[in-house]
Amino acid sequence: MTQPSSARIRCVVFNAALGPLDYKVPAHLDVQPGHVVICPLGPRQILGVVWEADRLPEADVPEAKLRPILGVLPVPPLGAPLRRLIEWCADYYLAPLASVARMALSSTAALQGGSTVTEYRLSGRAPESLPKGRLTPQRAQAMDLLIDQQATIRELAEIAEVSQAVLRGMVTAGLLEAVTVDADRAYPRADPHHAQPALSDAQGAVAARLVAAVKARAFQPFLLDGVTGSGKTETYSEAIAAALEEGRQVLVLLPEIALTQSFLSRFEQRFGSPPVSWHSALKSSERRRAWRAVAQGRAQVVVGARSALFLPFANLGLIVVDEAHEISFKQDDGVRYNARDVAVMRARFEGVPVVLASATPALESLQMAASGRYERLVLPSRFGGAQLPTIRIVDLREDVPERGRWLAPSLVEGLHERLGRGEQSLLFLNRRGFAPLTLCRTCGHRFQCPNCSAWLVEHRLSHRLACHHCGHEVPTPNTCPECGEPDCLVACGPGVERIADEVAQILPEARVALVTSDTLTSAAKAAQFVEQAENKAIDVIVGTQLVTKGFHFPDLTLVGVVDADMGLEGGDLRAAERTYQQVAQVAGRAGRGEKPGEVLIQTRHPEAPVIAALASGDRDAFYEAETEARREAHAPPFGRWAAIIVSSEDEAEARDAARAIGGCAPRLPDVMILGPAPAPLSLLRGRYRYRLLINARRTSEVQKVIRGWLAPLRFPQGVRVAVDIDPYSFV
Ligand SMILES: Nc1ncnc2c1ncn2[C@@H]1O[C@H](COP(=O)(O)OP(=O)(O)OP(=O)(O)O)[C@@H](O)[C@H]1O
Ligand SMILES: [Zn+2]
Repeated sequence: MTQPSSARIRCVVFNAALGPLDYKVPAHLDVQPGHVVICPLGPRQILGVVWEADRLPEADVPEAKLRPILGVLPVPPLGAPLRRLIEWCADYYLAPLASVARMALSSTAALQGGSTVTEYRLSGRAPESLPKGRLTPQRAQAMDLLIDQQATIRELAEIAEVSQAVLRGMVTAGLLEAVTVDADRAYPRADPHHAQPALSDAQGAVAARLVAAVKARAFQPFLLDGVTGSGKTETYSEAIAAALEEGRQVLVLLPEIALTQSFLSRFEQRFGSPPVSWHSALKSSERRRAWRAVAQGRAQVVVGARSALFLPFANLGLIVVDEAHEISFKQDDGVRYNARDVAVMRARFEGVPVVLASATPALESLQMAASGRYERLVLPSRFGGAQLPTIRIVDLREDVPERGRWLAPSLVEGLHERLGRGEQSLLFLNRRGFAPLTLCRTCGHRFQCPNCSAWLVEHRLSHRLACHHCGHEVPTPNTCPECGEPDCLVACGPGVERIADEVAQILPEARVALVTSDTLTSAAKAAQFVEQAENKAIDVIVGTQLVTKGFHFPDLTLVGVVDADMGLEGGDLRAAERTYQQVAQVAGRAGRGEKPGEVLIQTRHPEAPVIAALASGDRDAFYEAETEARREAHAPPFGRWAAIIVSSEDEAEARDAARAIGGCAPRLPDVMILGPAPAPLSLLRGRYRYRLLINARRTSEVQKVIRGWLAPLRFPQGVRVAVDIDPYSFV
């Protein structure tokens, strides 16, 4: 008998340079779209996902030349809604289908089948008991750094900062022991009724609407627009409870791992057990366990970073995007997508509601609500009668800080008062390190990154100068590398470390906590900070944007914004909006308990519209003015932006490629093309960068235009051309 023609399948294989490939299915295998299969490719093997053939371009290989697939991996097939999402992302963000599909198969361990994983930990045997007795320095270091750790050899090697070979040697020597872990052990069940709070009337009304949408099992986007401290979490938790009761899964996206910790404990209080978390710092066994539990429908609620959007949920019933305005939902390398927008698309393909929660929604989201495409739900006041804080502008031109200091006398007085009353204060400055620029007093030499067009930032705690773009670091020198003069380096401008120093001088008795991504480096440290702040073991918090959102400390009554003008400098499209959001969010940390809060905003431009709007609390007026400005500029959401970034290690090569692209730019009435020009960050990680900006009318098919424009062009090997649709970063 001849094989039926259905035995021919089309696969998206995991090589971004290859298009879809056709294979045949051996008679003993049953293969459906979504199955992950092993495909032969020349002498090698490659993974692929089986796709509906008619949705992909033809691969015209004659039947007789087809090679059979080698096997089907023991995981459930990727569902049709996820396949449609992958197609949509590839199409919208101009990314190879293979690159997007790969994001859905983000745990290689999960694909392997088998039910156990081998991990290693210190065996507890003392090295002296071993035949050879003494430890090499590397083994000694591993013995130190691996206390209380258990993971694969590869992960332990990273933690211990030694090679895998060293650790394998330690296994043989009996210093490390193998532990067999059940890879699919169940997660504790969440109980929708565990500790259901009594909701306020406003919360109740919003929750009822969300619960109804969950039960309706249909696509419905919501904008949950509630002031800081209004209890958005409590409210959408009712929708989560409803989904759990219906036996369906929930995905909650958070913008930062640092926020996850406090979310996990709140969730546990509400539902009796923690949700499943998903982020880049998970161990491979944890990833595997989570991925499989999601795919098999056993994971009830997943809280994660943006990559969780591509998990293969078996039975999704609800998506929540908390702090939905956050720009960290935008991914700026690899597949450049916006997780907020992709979340809405996933909900659409899955046919479920999606909740975008924020106290300071993005203008794009407000506009979607205004046009009726999103349903807007409002929580207008804080929970439990707490008042929004009063806001005062500190004009730095009149209320001048002492020489060499950054805090104005009125803010200093506020800090004194709070400390006297046993209340907490928070100082916000969105700049890590001690000082953003270091120069030599004698010769004027400025410390610059060798790989990037950026200054090195001094980190005094770690005695280093660091580039915040590429991670390049050098120990802070004692002498100027240019003129050789000793002790001549001057720190210019403030970072949070410098503000913390200043607080220590002003209030020597205060307990100061520095909160940045340099200090909250792990979930444990984040948890420790939250605990200390809650137990009032901290008087003054000095932090970057990491402390602006999510935290709830009832005794925090003063917030000082050290430099409200910083975000407005160099102003891109969203500078004013971003400043508004950051300041409003950090202001929202004040007075969340019974005691009223006060916010002092330091500025040199009290007349700037965004500062005036913050002072008067007139959010609507601010958004209206911004909306009009965007409309005039044909900026999102009224027009579209896209960027083409051309880079190479060779400057001339990058420039020539950018010019070649510019030279064949399409001329269309509804598309305007700017550039090419050197990017503001013209050197990044050793690559020279040029960019073109595309501003298009809402109605134009900008992706199609760019695709047609770039497709015929060929560039030298070293040139990279990246397209950023709806860019957030203009550097
Ligand atoms: N119905 C309720 N019953 C008891 N406590 C509540 C209720 N609603 C809110 N709260 C409490 O009020 C505080 C503020 O709520 P929550 O943190 O959810 O606000 P939010 O809207 O997410 O604020 P933000 O946007 O500032 O993060 C929390 O401590 C929360 O536990
Ligand atoms: Zn750099």
